[in-house]
Amino acid sequence: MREVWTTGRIRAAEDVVLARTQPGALMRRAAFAVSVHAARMLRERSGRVAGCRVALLVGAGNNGGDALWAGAFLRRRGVGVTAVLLAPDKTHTEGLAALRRAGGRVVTAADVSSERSDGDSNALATADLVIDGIVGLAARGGLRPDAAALVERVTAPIIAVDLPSGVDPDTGAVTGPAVAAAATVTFGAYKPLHVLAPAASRCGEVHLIDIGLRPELGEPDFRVLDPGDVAARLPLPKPADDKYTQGVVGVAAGGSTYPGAAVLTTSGAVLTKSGMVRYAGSAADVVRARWPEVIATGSLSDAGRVQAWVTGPGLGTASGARETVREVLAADVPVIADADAVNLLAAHPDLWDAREPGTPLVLTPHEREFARLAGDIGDDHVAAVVAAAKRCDAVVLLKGHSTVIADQDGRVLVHYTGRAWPATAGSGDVLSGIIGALLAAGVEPLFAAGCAAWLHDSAAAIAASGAPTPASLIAEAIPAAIRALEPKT
Ligand SMILES: NC(=O)C1=CN([C@@H]2O[C@H](COP(=O)(O)OP(=O)(O)OC[C@H]3O[C@@H](n4cnc5c(N)ncnc54)[C@H](O)[C@@H]3O)[C@@H](O)[C@H]2O)[C@@H](O)CC1
Ligand SMILES: Nc1ncnc2c1ncn2[C@@H]1O[C@H](COP(=O)(O)OP(=O)(O)O)[C@@H](O)[C@H]1O
Ligand SMILES: [K+]
Repeated sequence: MREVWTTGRIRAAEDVVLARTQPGALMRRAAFAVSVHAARMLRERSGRVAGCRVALLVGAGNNGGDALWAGAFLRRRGVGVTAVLLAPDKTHTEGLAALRRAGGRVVTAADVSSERSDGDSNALATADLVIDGIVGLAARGGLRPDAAALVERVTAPIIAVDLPSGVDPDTGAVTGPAVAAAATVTFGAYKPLHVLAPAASRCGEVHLIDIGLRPELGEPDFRVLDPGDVAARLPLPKPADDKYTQGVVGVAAGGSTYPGAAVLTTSGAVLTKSGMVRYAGSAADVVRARWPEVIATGSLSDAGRVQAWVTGPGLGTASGARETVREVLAADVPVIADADAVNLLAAHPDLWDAREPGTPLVLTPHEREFARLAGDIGDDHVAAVVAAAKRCDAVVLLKGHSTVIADQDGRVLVHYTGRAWPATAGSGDVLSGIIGALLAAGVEPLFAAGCAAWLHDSAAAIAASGAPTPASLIAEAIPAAIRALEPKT
């Protein structure tokens, strides 16, 4: 499990470690790691390290200090290094001295921005690699105009120190010009921006360097599941199981207007686990035709017992749909409410009264549905989802390029992979079926949602394998996604 801390918590841990280490030791440790990754990138891209040219973009703080020290280390390996100072009067003193001692060149941003074509002003144009030390943990808002103008002139790949400058470290928001890095070297802990869209897609590959903060960090602010976490929670049939004991999934979705939603949601449930899936609704014939193994009935009252209900996709918002959501919420089993079920809950507050207190509920809005349910999402998605989960006394999964999931206790999971194949009509229906299958099997709701987001994205990547894929094929790739995890049977 990858753990993530917000910058305030990281700064507090840094203060403790700084107090017991030699002045500058932490920075040199961080900077050395940057130089190692920079050297590796140079070798990969140009087949050599000595003789390459690196430009450093140096801001006013310690992030610039890291870049300067990294430049000094690279000089020792025969790299030609030029530092471009954005704030010459406030540049990190020891870092600058170290670079000068090592034979690095130093110019100002004004030199580079002028149209001269001497060595100094060409530092960016001739660089094989650029190190972004403009701003780190202290970043607020997009890049300031002078920094943005500098970054605009860069054509070489960029390695970001701690984070790509210009993004918000705690929310991942990108509200103005920002660096897009080929790789990021970060220190002590992953920060929210490394996994939250849109900033995460500007990081490239993120390398975490241990600078001794972990013992001081305490509980993380949120977590990212890895394949092992998902594999450990997947419900696989055991020798003593039969079709009922694994948890029966009920699907109350789709209808005569959207029969496809019924099929896609059911597909997600059928393909995620063994056991049984029931369907209740007016698309019963269509569902039966696609999945003969599903026990399909026309109405909820005939559906039989289930251990979790999935409702919402393609349900519509007419009075019949409202009654379906009401009945499902009253059924005293875990419920996953997606799409129109979210819209109905937002529009008809009385529906919440139908819910059996304490019965797990997972809500899976996209941003527009979230706005109806809980108001404008704002820049801080994690805070908004945590607040909504508390208010709704539910697990809330916000869909998007980063999936943000919170439960009523404030625990948060984030899923980010940098792929966008799931952004296709009906893929959310498949996701809700996967969540339903995991809920019915007894997986804890927060992790049912988290593992489902992971499986869904992995299935989409397998189905797509480099070309767009429709939602039905995402569902069909769920077994391959499970097999790739090699869960223990
Ligand atoms: N505290 C420590 O011991 C360590 C800190 N480290 C480095 O220190 C960094 C934090 O350093 P600082 O707190 O000095 O601050 P930063 O270096 O992050 O910020 C420096 C300055 O950038 C300017 N700035 C803010 N937003 C900007 C924007 N949008 N565009 C352009 N400029 C902007 C501000 O004037 C700010 O004071 C970390 O990110 C990390 O790189 C590492 O050396 C590891 C050790
Ligand atoms: N840009 C994106 N990158 C990655 N995944 C995305 C992106 N946009 C949407 N998704 C995912 O695709 C799915 C879309 O669900 P949803 O919006 O409910 O669509 P539909 O209602 O058509 O099924 C969700 O799992 C969501 O997280
Ligand atoms: K940076």
